[in-house]
Amino acid sequence: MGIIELKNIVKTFPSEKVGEGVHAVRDVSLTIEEGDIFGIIGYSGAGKSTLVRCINLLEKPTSGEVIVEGKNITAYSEVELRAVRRRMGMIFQHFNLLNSANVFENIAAPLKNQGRISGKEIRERVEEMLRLTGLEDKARAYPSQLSGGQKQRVAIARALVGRPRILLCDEATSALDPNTTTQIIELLRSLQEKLKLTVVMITHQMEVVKSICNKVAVMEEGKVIEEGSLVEVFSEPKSSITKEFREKTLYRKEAIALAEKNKRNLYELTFIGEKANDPAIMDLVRNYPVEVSILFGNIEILSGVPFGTLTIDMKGEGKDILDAVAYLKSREIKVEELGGHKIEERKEERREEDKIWNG
Ligand SMILES: Nc1ncnc2c1ncn2[C@@H]1O[C@H](COP(=O)(O)OP(=O)(O)OP(=O)(O)O)[C@@H](O)[C@H]1O
Repeated sequence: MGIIELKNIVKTFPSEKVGEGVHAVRDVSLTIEEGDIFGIIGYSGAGKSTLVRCINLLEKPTSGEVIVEGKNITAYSEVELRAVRRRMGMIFQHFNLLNSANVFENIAAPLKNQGRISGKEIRERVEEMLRLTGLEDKARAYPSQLSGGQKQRVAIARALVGRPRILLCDEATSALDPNTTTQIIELLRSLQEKLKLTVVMITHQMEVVKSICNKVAVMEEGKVIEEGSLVEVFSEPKSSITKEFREKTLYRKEAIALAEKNKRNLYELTFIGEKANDPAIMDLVRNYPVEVSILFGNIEILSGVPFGTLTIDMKGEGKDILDAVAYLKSREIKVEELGGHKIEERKEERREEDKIWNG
């Protein structure tokens, strides 16, 4: 059982313009396991924020169940929910800090609101959070004196000072520049490890998902349309947002255009895990009468798993190229044609060649 289970969540907002209302979330079921850094990605308006706000019941689902740490919290009263929310910190795109309070006071606020915690303990816990988020020298500063990255650090410290088990992040890096985004991601990753957190991250930034998440769900029009480990989703992208990630390299686009123009045989090979270190191309040219030029290669580590792509140009007889592709597939390498001379045409050629060879 996951630490968070969403079962058939539907959220419809009443609307004067749209008679039946706005269907923000349509029948979403997800299981988030303890220790996951779970990314929920999608374009603006896909329903991500609404879905994450259903996890801590800031938004009440129209129907469906929210189960957190084994308890069905869907019908909890506000008082009961307050206790649950203490176990779930949340951070936002625009930080939501109290401008009239300094950093120390901002971080201390949730503990003060709880009551029953001594001044000494509050001080110790806030100091611990200041240290963990690298803000020791900013305790007396006010939000207006901080950069965006520092403000988000304060928000993270405030979200975690109550020692929750779950951290919900709603576009936490969307208002930050790329360098600061990297630093905040690094901080979240180290805090997740040190504090044994489960993190749910909503974002429209693929780079964020790629650099920190171990699992990902893709949302479109209120539905989850793809879900799985990072490697599963990126090795066989289905939705436009995950395909975009694969198309992003400018070089690849140019290579496709060139292949189409010149009817060349370009193939993109994807190597996952140990296969990334396989000498498959060497074996290919040794065993098949094809010429291979490597046009582009890239290797990344996605949640600890090597994920390599190689764009190659293959020259040779139609039959030999088909055999070479079959060979690569037999080595558990994913092979995708990038425009140009299509497999179907090659099959036709092969039939013609077979006729010639076999009479
Ligand atoms: N309180 C609300 N009242 C009415 N409609 C809402 C409300 N909140 C969200 N919506 C609508 O629900 C849909 C999903 O919005 P949501 O904010 O969840 O999407 P999102 O994927 O998080 O996008 P964004 O990143 O732009 O916030 C949108 O059509 C939005 O206009």
